[in-house]
Amino acid sequence: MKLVLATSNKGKVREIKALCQDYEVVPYVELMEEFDIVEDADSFKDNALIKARAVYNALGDDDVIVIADDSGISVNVLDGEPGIYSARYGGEDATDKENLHKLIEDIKKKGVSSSPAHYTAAIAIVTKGIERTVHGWMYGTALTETKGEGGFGYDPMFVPSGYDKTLGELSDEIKKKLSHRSKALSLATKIIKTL
Ligand SMILES: O=c1[nH]c(=O)c2ncn([C@@H]3O[C@H](COP(=O)(O)OP(=O)(O)OP(=O)(O)O)[C@@H](O)[C@H]3O)c2[nH]1
Ligand SMILES: [Mg+2]
Repeated sequence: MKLVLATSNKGKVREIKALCQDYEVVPYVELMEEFDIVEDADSFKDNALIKARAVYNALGDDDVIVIADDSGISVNVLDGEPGIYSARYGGEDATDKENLHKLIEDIKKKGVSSSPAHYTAAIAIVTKGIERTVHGWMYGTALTETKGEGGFGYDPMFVPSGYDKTLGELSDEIKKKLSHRSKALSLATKIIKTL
């Protein structure tokens, strides 16, 4: 079965392909020109739905199944920031590196060298007459330094609970077992099987 992925984030595409090997996962940018989607809702869930609906409507093919991922990191010492604003924490067009360094500086400003934190992923599934959403979480610690080059985004500063290395240092296989995205996707595939 073909799943169209409503994302232009290459890190997500790589992870979702690895997590959904029973499906043909096609990023929508391989089917049409990339377009801007305004993610202006106030929750991961509603932003995921905005993205999945936008791509479903743009494709104009009733039978296609579109999935979208809206995700981010929430840091306790920052009262849950950046949360749904994780992709633009360092500014509207900030790179992953700029976002990560702003987060490190903001945690340092609180006078601590680390903080409990968690990632959230909301996955939306949209197809003919059906809209569903599921969530997954990964808890751990946000550091004020980076270690390793693996993963993407904030991974080099995030140590998952039960580990003493960052996701930048841990293998893709370990992230696959632990991640917010893998937990949400395992719920999503249960729903997709019933469609
Ligand atoms: O280190 C990370 N490991 C992860 O596993 C992860 N999951 C999400 N994020 C960060 O959260 C924001 C998502 O924002 P987001 O859902 O709007 O996605 P995006 O704008 O990059 O692409 P799109 O899917 O919207 O096209 C971005 O800053 C990501 O770096 C992660 N960072
Ligand atoms: Mg986005």
